[in-house]
Amino acid sequence: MVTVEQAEELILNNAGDYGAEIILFNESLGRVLAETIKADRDLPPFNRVSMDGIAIKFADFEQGIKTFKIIGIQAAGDAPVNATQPGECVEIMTGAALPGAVDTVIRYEDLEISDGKATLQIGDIKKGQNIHFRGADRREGDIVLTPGRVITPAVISMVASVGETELRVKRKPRVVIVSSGDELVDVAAKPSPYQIRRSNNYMVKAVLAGLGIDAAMVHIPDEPEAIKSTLQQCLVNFDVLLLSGGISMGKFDYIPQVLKDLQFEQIFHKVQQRPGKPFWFGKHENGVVVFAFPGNPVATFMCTQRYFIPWLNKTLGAESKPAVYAALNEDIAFEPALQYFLQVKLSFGDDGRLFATPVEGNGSGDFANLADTDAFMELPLNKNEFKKGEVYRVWMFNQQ
Ligand SMILES: Nc1nc2c(c(=O)[nH]1)N[C@H]1C(S)=C(S)[C@@H](COP(=O)(O)OP(=O)(O)OC[C@H]3O[C@@H](n4cnc5c(N)ncnc54)[C@H](O)[C@@H]3O)O[C@H]1N2
Ligand code: MOO
Repeated sequence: MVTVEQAEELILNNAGDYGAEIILFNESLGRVLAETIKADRDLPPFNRVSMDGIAIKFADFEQGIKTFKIIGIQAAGDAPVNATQPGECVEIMTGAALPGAVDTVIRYEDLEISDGKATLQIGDIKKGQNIHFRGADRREGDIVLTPGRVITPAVISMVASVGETELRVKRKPRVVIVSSGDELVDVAAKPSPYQIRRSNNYMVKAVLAGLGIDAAMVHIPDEPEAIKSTLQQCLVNFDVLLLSGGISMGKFDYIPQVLKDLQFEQIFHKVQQRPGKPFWFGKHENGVVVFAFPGNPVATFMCTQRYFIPWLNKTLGAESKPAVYAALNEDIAFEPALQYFLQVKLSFGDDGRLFATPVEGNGSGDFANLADTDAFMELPLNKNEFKKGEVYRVWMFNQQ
């Protein structure tokens, strides 16, 4: 049996690399950038007017001129309308390129305009005000995005503004979610009194959908030959197998043996944790990675969050996000020598601190409790008593 830290390290050491592909920039949300993007021109590319009003020469103002003759009007996108003579101004709109002769912009709110003249209503004017200067944000040739950036709406806007219509992004692994167990029926079916509906696989599929992965799903009966032939097929068609169930001590828990028969290398079986102790992880010589999660719904879910998502982030080379910590809101005792992943509800205190209130359900079969919680709090292995106010790492979910 390995510890949580050892399991994490072994999993991350087996991160994959599925190469890169070129896609349309506006279909890249959530993907991981696999190239460097540079500014193709200065940002902004010209001295950009940032308020609607008039543009003047500051020297005129310094010489006491308060009323300016409007010699033209310039919209955003227009070629500059120059006001070269003393006392002249140009009416100018936000987004316009400031003409060369003028250097200061006064807002309409600070003017009175009549008979083709604009008169200042304020006395406090600074040279260069209301102008977003060329190159103030980035210079032509500057690196604006580096590989590993997760593509967010703001990144898409950056990419659009530098004229990149296509992006090179990391290719995602092909994932199949495999559920097993003869007690499990389809969602639409009517279960017998001793059966239940399949739900873990839909839960994992939803987690993956949130990560931009459209996983396939298969269900296998508790029958070694059927398990073997299905997994053999999966081995050909997928990069990652996410299994749920059939890996513990039960008479019908055939999966570890079948994986062995199919020449998968067992990297570990069993982690010193609750939930999720029977977790099996391994790899085939052809590179296919298997996460065989314990079937209890909370165990499958916790292992997906705690192990699969970090594996995926490392595989895609995604920049790491800061870990989140919260303060326990109640005392908790946990006796077994296992690392406990406590289900908690998160809230913010008046001072902005994050608090975690335990919502202990009926163990790892209680998926109803999961819907009412926000995170797993990872309590350290070397303690049994956890006091209100102590701060521990949380793994958040249910954030949408
Ligand atoms: N003698 C022992 N028994 C068990 C141990 C142990 O150490 N010694 N570990 C327990 C723990 S902890 C867990 S977790 C489970 C894991 O067992 P399996 O991975 O073999 O899972 P199953 O037995 O197939 O299923 C467990 C439970 O979850 C339900 N399940 C499974 N798949 C789904 C699904 N897709 N959707 C909804 N529910 C699912 C299944 O019906 C069972 O109720 O073993 C303990 N036993
Ligand atoms: O892993 Mo089991 O989830 O402790 O029930």
